[in-house]
Amino acid sequence: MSAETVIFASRRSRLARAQALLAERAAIEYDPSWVTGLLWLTTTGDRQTTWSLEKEGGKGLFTKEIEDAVLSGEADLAVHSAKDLPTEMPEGLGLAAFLPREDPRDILILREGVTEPNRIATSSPRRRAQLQRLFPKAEFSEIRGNVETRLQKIKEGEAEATVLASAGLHRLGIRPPEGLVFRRLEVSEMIPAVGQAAIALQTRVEDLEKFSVLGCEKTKKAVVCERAFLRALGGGCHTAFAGYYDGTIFHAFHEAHERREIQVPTLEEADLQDFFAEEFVDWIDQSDS
Ligand SMILES: NCc1[nH]cc(CCC(=O)O)c1CC(=O)O
Repeated sequence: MSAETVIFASRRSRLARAQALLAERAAIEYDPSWVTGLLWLTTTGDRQTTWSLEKEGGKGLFTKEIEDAVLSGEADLAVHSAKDLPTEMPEGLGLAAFLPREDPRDILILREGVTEPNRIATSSPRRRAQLQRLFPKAEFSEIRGNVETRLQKIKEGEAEATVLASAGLHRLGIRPPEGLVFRRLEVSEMIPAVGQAAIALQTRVEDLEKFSVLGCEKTKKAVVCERAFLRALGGGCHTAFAGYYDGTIFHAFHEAHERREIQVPTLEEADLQDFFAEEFVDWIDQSDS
Protein backbone atom coordinates (compact mmCIF):
# COMPACT_ATOMS: atom_id res chain seq x y z
CA MET A 1 0.00 0.00 0.00
CA SER A 2 1.33 3.40 -0.88
CA ALA A 3 2.18 5.74 1.91
CA GLU A 4 -0.36 8.29 0.82
CA THR A 5 -3.89 7.38 -0.11
CA VAL A 6 -6.82 9.73 -0.33
CA ILE A 7 -10.30 8.24 -0.16
CA PHE A 8 -13.49 9.90 -1.39
CA ALA A 9 -17.10 8.92 -0.80
CA SER A 10 -20.45 10.55 -1.47
CA ARG A 11 -21.89 9.88 1.97
CA ARG A 12 -20.33 10.12 5.37
CA SER A 13 -22.01 6.87 6.40
CA ARG A 14 -20.36 4.97 3.55
CA LEU A 15 -17.03 6.52 4.29
CA ALA A 16 -17.36 5.57 7.95
CA ARG A 17 -18.14 1.98 7.03
CA ALA A 18 -15.27 1.79 4.56
CA GLN A 19 -12.91 3.39 7.04
CA ALA A 20 -13.83 0.94 9.79
CA LEU A 21 -13.47 -2.09 7.55
CA LEU A 22 -10.25 -0.90 5.98
CA ALA A 23 -8.82 -0.13 9.40
CA GLU A 24 -9.66 -3.69 10.49
CA ARG A 25 -7.74 -5.05 7.53
CA ALA A 26 -5.02 -2.47 7.85
CA ALA A 27 -4.35 -3.63 11.37
CA ILE A 28 -3.59 -7.10 10.05
CA GLU A 29 -1.99 -6.42 6.72
CA TYR A 30 -1.05 -2.78 6.55
CA ASP A 31 0.21 0.17 8.41
CA PRO A 32 -2.99 2.22 8.88
CA SER A 33 -1.07 5.45 8.37
CA TRP A 34 -1.35 4.93 4.61
CA VAL A 35 -4.61 6.79 4.55
CA THR A 36 -3.72 10.45 4.63
CA GLY A 37 -7.01 11.90 3.56
CA LEU A 38 -10.64 10.93 4.06
CA LEU A 39 -13.09 13.18 2.32
CA TRP A 40 -16.65 13.14 1.28
CA LEU A 41 -18.30 15.28 -1.33
CA THR A 42 -21.85 15.68 -2.47
CA THR A 43 -22.79 14.43 -5.90
CA THR A 44 -25.43 15.88 -8.20
CA GLY A 45 -27.79 13.07 -7.22
CA ASP A 46 -27.45 13.92 -3.54
CA ARG A 47 -27.90 17.67 -4.15
CA GLN A 48 -30.87 17.58 -6.50
CA THR A 49 -33.22 16.09 -3.96
CA THR A 50 -36.32 17.35 -5.74
CA TRP A 51 -35.45 15.85 -9.12
CA SER A 52 -37.47 12.93 -10.27
CA LEU A 53 -34.84 10.27 -10.85
CA GLU A 54 -37.11 8.66 -13.37
CA LYS A 55 -37.50 11.77 -15.51
CA GLU A 56 -34.31 13.72 -14.93
CA GLY A 57 -31.98 11.12 -13.57
CA GLY A 58 -29.04 10.15 -15.71
CA LYS A 59 -26.43 7.49 -15.42
CA GLY A 60 -23.76 8.21 -12.85
CA LEU A 61 -25.72 10.88 -11.01
CA PHE A 62 -24.35 9.66 -7.70
CA THR A 63 -20.86 8.82 -8.89
CA LYS A 64 -19.53 11.25 -11.50
CA GLU A 65 -17.91 13.91 -9.29
CA ILE A 66 -16.13 11.25 -7.28
CA GLU A 67 -14.92 9.43 -10.36
CA ASP A 68 -13.55 12.71 -11.70
CA ALA A 69 -11.60 13.23 -8.46
CA VAL A 70 -9.97 9.81 -8.83
CA LEU A 71 -9.20 10.32 -12.52
CA SER A 72 -7.56 13.68 -11.82
CA GLY A 73 -5.45 12.20 -9.04
CA GLU A 74 -7.12 14.32 -6.33
CA ALA A 75 -8.27 11.06 -4.75
CA ASP A 76 -6.88 7.52 -5.03
CA LEU A 77 -9.76 5.39 -3.94
CA ALA A 78 -13.48 6.04 -4.32
CA VAL A 79 -16.10 4.52 -2.05
CA HIS A 80 -19.41 3.94 -3.84
CA SER A 81 -22.59 2.07 -3.18
CA ALA A 82 -22.30 -0.67 -5.80
CA LYS A 83 -25.96 -0.09 -6.58
CA ASP A 84 -25.28 3.46 -7.76
CA LEU A 85 -22.49 2.48 -10.16
CA PRO A 86 -23.39 2.33 -13.85
CA THR A 87 -22.20 -0.84 -15.55
CA GLU A 88 -20.13 1.27 -17.95
CA MET A 89 -17.10 2.66 -16.17
CA PRO A 90 -15.21 5.77 -17.35
CA GLU A 91 -12.06 4.83 -19.22
CA GLY A 92 -9.11 4.52 -16.87
CA LEU A 93 -11.13 3.42 -13.83
CA GLY A 94 -11.96 -0.03 -12.51
CA LEU A 95 -13.41 -1.73 -9.45
CA ALA A 96 -10.61 -3.00 -7.23
CA ALA A 97 -12.67 -4.61 -4.49
CA PHE A 98 -15.97 -4.85 -2.65
CA LEU A 99 -16.44 -4.59 1.09
CA PRO A 100 -18.37 -7.45 2.78
CA ARG A 101 -22.00 -7.14 1.78
CA GLU A 102 -24.52 -6.19 4.42
CA ASP A 103 -28.15 -7.35 4.50
CA PRO A 104 -29.24 -7.00 0.85
CA ARG A 105 -32.96 -6.91 1.61
CA ASP A 106 -35.34 -3.97 1.42
CA ILE A 107 -37.38 -2.66 4.33
CA LEU A 108 -41.05 -1.74 3.98
CA ILE A 109 -41.69 1.29 6.15
CA LEU A 110 -45.30 1.56 7.25
CA ARG A 111 -47.28 4.11 9.19
CA GLU A 112 -48.28 2.50 12.44
CA GLY A 113 -51.59 0.66 12.13
CA VAL A 114 -51.28 0.11 8.37
CA THR A 115 -50.82 -3.50 7.25
CA GLU A 116 -51.91 -3.36 3.60
CA PRO A 117 -50.71 -0.01 2.25
CA ASN A 118 -52.88 1.55 -0.45
CA ARG A 119 -50.65 4.56 -1.08
CA ILE A 120 -46.95 3.79 -1.41
CA ALA A 121 -44.26 6.38 -2.13
CA THR A 122 -41.22 5.13 -4.03
CA SER A 123 -39.34 6.48 -7.02
CA SER A 124 -37.82 3.13 -7.88
CA PRO A 125 -39.44 1.25 -10.80
CA ARG A 126 -37.96 -1.97 -9.39
CA ARG A 127 -39.66 -1.52 -6.04
CA ARG A 128 -42.91 -0.27 -7.54
CA ALA A 129 -43.26 -3.25 -9.91
CA GLN A 130 -42.62 -5.80 -7.16
CA LEU A 131 -44.80 -4.04 -4.60
CA GLN A 132 -47.64 -3.97 -7.08
CA ARG A 133 -47.64 -7.76 -6.95
CA LEU A 134 -47.61 -7.80 -3.16
CA PHE A 135 -50.28 -5.10 -2.83
CA PRO A 136 -52.39 -5.20 -6.03
CA LYS A 137 -54.64 -2.36 -4.87
CA ALA A 138 -51.82 0.07 -4.05
CA GLU A 139 -51.27 3.38 -5.82
CA PHE A 140 -47.81 4.85 -6.17
CA SER A 141 -46.23 8.26 -5.89
CA GLU A 142 -42.62 9.46 -6.12
CA ILE A 143 -40.50 10.36 -3.10
CA ARG A 144 -37.05 11.95 -2.89
CA GLY A 145 -34.85 13.48 -0.26
CA ASN A 146 -32.56 11.97 2.33
CA VAL A 147 -33.63 9.11 4.56
CA GLU A 148 -34.80 11.33 7.45
CA THR A 149 -36.91 13.43 5.08
CA ARG A 150 -38.55 10.36 3.61
CA LEU A 151 -39.39 8.89 7.00
CA GLN A 152 -40.86 12.25 8.03
CA LYS A 153 -43.01 12.38 4.88
CA ILE A 154 -44.54 8.99 5.70
CA LYS A 155 -45.14 10.05 9.30
CA GLU A 156 -46.93 13.14 8.04
CA GLY A 157 -49.18 11.06 5.82
CA GLU A 158 -47.84 11.88 2.35
CA ALA A 159 -48.24 8.13 1.78
CA GLU A 160 -48.85 5.08 3.98
CA ALA A 161 -45.57 3.38 3.18
CA THR A 162 -42.20 3.62 1.51
CA VAL A 163 -39.26 1.30 0.96
CA LEU A 164 -35.60 1.76 1.83
CA ALA A 165 -32.60 -0.54 1.72
CA SER A 166 -31.79 -2.26 4.99
CA ALA A 167 -28.08 -1.60 4.45
CA GLY A 168 -28.50 2.15 4.13
CA LEU A 169 -30.68 2.35 7.25
CA HIS A 170 -28.18 0.22 9.15
CA ARG A 171 -25.17 2.33 8.10
CA LEU A 172 -26.98 5.46 9.20
CA GLY A 173 -27.90 3.80 12.50
CA ILE A 174 -31.62 4.41 11.98
CA ARG A 175 -34.10 2.50 14.13
CA PRO A 176 -37.86 2.69 13.54
CA PRO A 177 -38.98 6.16 14.70
CA GLU A 178 -42.16 6.50 16.74
CA GLY A 179 -45.25 6.15 14.58
CA LEU A 180 -43.53 4.01 11.94
CA VAL A 181 -43.04 0.25 11.64
CA PHE A 182 -40.18 -1.40 9.73
CA ARG A 183 -41.02 -4.70 8.03
CA ARG A 184 -38.21 -6.58 6.30
CA LEU A 185 -39.10 -7.84 2.82
CA GLU A 186 -37.75 -11.30 2.07
CA VAL A 187 -36.03 -11.96 -1.26
CA SER A 188 -39.07 -14.04 -2.20
CA GLU A 189 -41.19 -10.87 -1.89
CA MET A 190 -38.79 -8.23 -3.19
CA ILE A 191 -35.63 -9.07 -5.13
CA PRO A 192 -32.87 -6.58 -4.28
CA ALA A 193 -31.22 -4.27 -6.80
CA VAL A 194 -28.00 -5.29 -8.50
CA GLY A 195 -25.19 -4.50 -6.07
CA GLN A 196 -27.48 -3.51 -3.19
CA ALA A 197 -25.77 -3.44 0.21
CA ALA A 198 -22.28 -3.82 -1.24
CA ILE A 199 -19.72 -1.03 -1.18
CA ALA A 200 -17.40 -0.86 -4.18
CA LEU A 201 -13.87 0.50 -4.08
CA GLN A 202 -12.96 2.13 -7.36
CA THR A 203 -9.53 3.21 -8.47
CA ARG A 204 -7.37 3.96 -11.51
CA VAL A 205 -6.60 0.83 -13.55
CA GLU A 206 -2.90 0.99 -12.73
CA ASP A 207 -3.73 0.80 -8.99
CA LEU A 208 -6.29 -2.01 -9.20
CA GLU A 209 -3.95 -4.67 -7.92
CA LYS A 210 -2.71 -2.54 -5.06
CA PHE A 211 -6.20 -2.17 -3.60
CA SER A 212 -7.68 -5.53 -4.63
CA VAL A 213 -6.42 -7.25 -1.49
CA LEU A 214 -8.74 -5.11 0.63
CA GLY A 215 -11.86 -6.78 -0.64
CA CYS A 216 -14.29 -9.58 0.17
CA GLU A 217 -14.18 -12.34 -2.46
CA LYS A 218 -17.67 -13.65 -1.83
CA THR A 219 -19.19 -10.20 -2.28
CA LYS A 220 -17.11 -9.60 -5.38
CA LYS A 221 -18.36 -12.81 -7.00
CA ALA A 222 -21.98 -11.95 -6.28
CA VAL A 223 -21.79 -8.37 -7.48
CA VAL A 224 -19.74 -9.20 -10.58
CA CYS A 225 -22.39 -11.80 -11.41
CA GLU A 226 -25.24 -9.31 -10.88
CA ARG A 227 -23.55 -6.61 -12.95
CA ALA A 228 -22.97 -9.08 -15.79
CA PHE A 229 -26.71 -9.78 -15.72
CA LEU A 230 -27.49 -6.05 -15.86
CA ARG A 231 -25.08 -5.56 -18.75
CA ALA A 232 -26.49 -8.51 -20.65
CA LEU A 233 -30.00 -7.09 -20.33
CA GLY A 234 -28.88 -3.54 -20.95
CA GLY A 235 -31.05 -2.13 -18.20
CA GLY A 236 -30.64 1.26 -16.60
CA CYS A 237 -32.36 2.65 -13.53
CA HIS A 238 -35.50 3.38 -15.56
CA THR A 239 -36.39 -0.27 -16.02
CA ALA A 240 -37.80 -2.47 -13.32
CA PHE A 241 -34.90 -4.90 -13.10
CA ALA A 242 -33.69 -6.77 -10.09
CA GLY A 243 -30.86 -9.26 -9.82
CA TYR A 244 -29.44 -10.86 -6.71
CA TYR A 245 -27.00 -13.75 -6.41
CA ASP A 246 -27.17 -15.38 -2.97
CA GLY A 247 -24.15 -17.64 -3.55
CA THR A 248 -26.24 -20.52 -4.87
CA ILE A 249 -29.22 -19.16 -6.78
CA PHE A 250 -29.55 -16.13 -9.01
CA HIS A 251 -32.83 -14.31 -8.38
CA ALA A 252 -33.99 -12.16 -11.28
CA PHE A 253 -36.94 -9.88 -11.83
CA HIS A 254 -38.03 -8.01 -14.93
CA GLU A 255 -41.21 -5.98 -15.20
CA ALA A 256 -42.37 -7.76 -18.34
CA HIS A 257 -41.56 -11.23 -17.07
CA GLU A 258 -41.86 -11.21 -13.32
CA ARG A 259 -39.44 -13.49 -11.49
CA ARG A 260 -36.98 -16.17 -12.31
CA GLU A 261 -34.55 -18.25 -10.29
CA ILE A 262 -31.60 -19.96 -11.93
CA GLN A 263 -28.37 -21.73 -11.10
CA VAL A 264 -25.27 -19.94 -12.35
CA PRO A 265 -22.88 -22.63 -13.67
CA THR A 266 -19.82 -20.41 -13.93
CA LEU A 267 -18.53 -17.41 -12.08
CA GLU A 268 -15.85 -16.64 -14.65
CA GLU A 269 -16.25 -12.96 -15.34
CA ALA A 270 -15.63 -13.38 -19.07
CA ASP A 271 -18.37 -16.00 -19.48
CA LEU A 272 -21.04 -14.57 -17.27
CA GLN A 273 -22.41 -11.99 -19.65
CA ASP A 274 -22.83 -14.55 -22.43
CA PHE A 275 -24.51 -16.89 -19.99
CA PHE A 276 -27.05 -14.29 -18.91
CA ALA A 277 -27.62 -13.07 -22.46
CA GLU A 278 -28.45 -16.61 -23.51
CA GLU A 279 -30.46 -17.46 -20.43
CA PHE A 280 -32.57 -14.31 -20.66
CA VAL A 281 -32.79 -13.96 -24.42
CA ASP A 282 -36.59 -13.79 -24.30
CA TRP A 283 -36.49 -11.01 -21.78
CA ILE A 284 -34.11 -9.01 -23.94
CA ASP A 285 -36.20 -9.52 -27.05
CA GLN A 286 -39.31 -8.32 -25.32
CA SER A 287 -37.74 -5.35 -23.61
CA ASP A 288 -36.37 -4.18 -26.99
CA SER A 289 -39.83 -3.89 -28.47
N1 LIG B 1 -28.83 6.37 -4.06
C1 LIG B 1 -29.75 5.55 -3.42
C2 LIG B 1 -29.13 4.42 -2.69
N2 LIG B 1 -27.97 3.86 -3.09
C3 LIG B 1 -27.67 2.82 -2.25
C4 LIG B 1 -28.68 2.75 -1.31
C5 LIG B 1 -28.83 1.75 -0.23
C6 LIG B 1 -27.58 1.26 0.41
C7 LIG B 1 -26.79 0.29 -0.41
O1 LIG B 1 -27.34 -0.47 -1.22
O2 LIG B 1 -25.56 0.28 -0.26
C8 LIG B 1 -29.59 3.78 -1.56
C9 LIG B 1 -30.80 4.11 -0.79
C10 LIG B 1 -31.90 3.07 -0.83
O3 LIG B 1 -32.09 2.40 -1.85
O4 LIG B 1 -32.62 2.90 0.15
